[in-house]
Amino acid sequence: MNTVNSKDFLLAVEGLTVSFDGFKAVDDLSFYLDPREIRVIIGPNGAGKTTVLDLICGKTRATSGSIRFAGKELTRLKEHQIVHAGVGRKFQTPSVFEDLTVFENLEVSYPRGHSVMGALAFRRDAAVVEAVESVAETIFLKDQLDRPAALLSHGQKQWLEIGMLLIQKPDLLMLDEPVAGMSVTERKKTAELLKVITENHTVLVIEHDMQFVGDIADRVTVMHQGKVLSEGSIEHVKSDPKVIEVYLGH
Ligand SMILES: Nc1ncnc2c1ncn2[C@@H]1O[C@H](COP(=O)(O)OP(=O)(O)OP(=O)(O)O)[C@@H](O)[C@H]1O
Repeated sequence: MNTVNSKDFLLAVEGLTVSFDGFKAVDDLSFYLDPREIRVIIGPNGAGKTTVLDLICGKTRATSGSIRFAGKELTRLKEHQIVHAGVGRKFQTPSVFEDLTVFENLEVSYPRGHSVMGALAFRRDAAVVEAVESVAETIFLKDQLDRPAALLSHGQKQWLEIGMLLIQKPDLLMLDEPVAGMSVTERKKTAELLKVITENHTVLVIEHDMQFVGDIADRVTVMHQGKVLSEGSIEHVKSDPKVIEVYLGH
């Protein structure tokens, strides 16, 4: 993995465009992430937020533009190569393995090489147990390790899925509406969790809950019709008349 100079951006998105049958869901978009910042993308429904995450993780191919991550051009890579380069993505709906315990969910996510031999040779060794326990503590599930995931609350499942990403040690974590459906207490704990995560990772979040955005964001990028409408601190974007007109005023 490339080392990032502290002056460099971890992620540089430039002129990114994707057309679906002539409709530009993302239109000449540029934004830059510093290492270990939490950036939140907000904007009205259909603004192109989820499509941006799809483009970064390789699920959707860009029509034009560039996505440079830690020195690599991601637009040319396949999804698994992007994961390997250090980009982790969590979708909106939790996709944990319901029949497995919390421990087992984290264990199966532990990176152990990509070869079949690597997978077969896998044993539950001390390094895995240590990694699972450390991540479980971070995601508030240390005392739930033996519970089947099916018995967790919705919020705990969301944390477990974040843990399943963390155990792979990505440099960039992308989270799509991580607090949707969570209680107020769970939202507060998720904000704490994200602050801890950014001690070692950069985080890109899509979120609608402005209270939560204010709690976590270093900077906010507001999207509208596939473009950046406004960008800056939460105070800056909240008082921007353009943002009030198309998003916050509704
Ligand atoms: N694969 C696709 N094919 C055609 N159109 C698409 C595709 N993916 C997204 N779109 C369109 O692109 C636009 C942007 O969608 P996107 O889901 O990125 O918006 P969003 O900002 O995430 O919205 P929301 O807040 O509702 O999730 C929408 O009009 C959507 O219908």
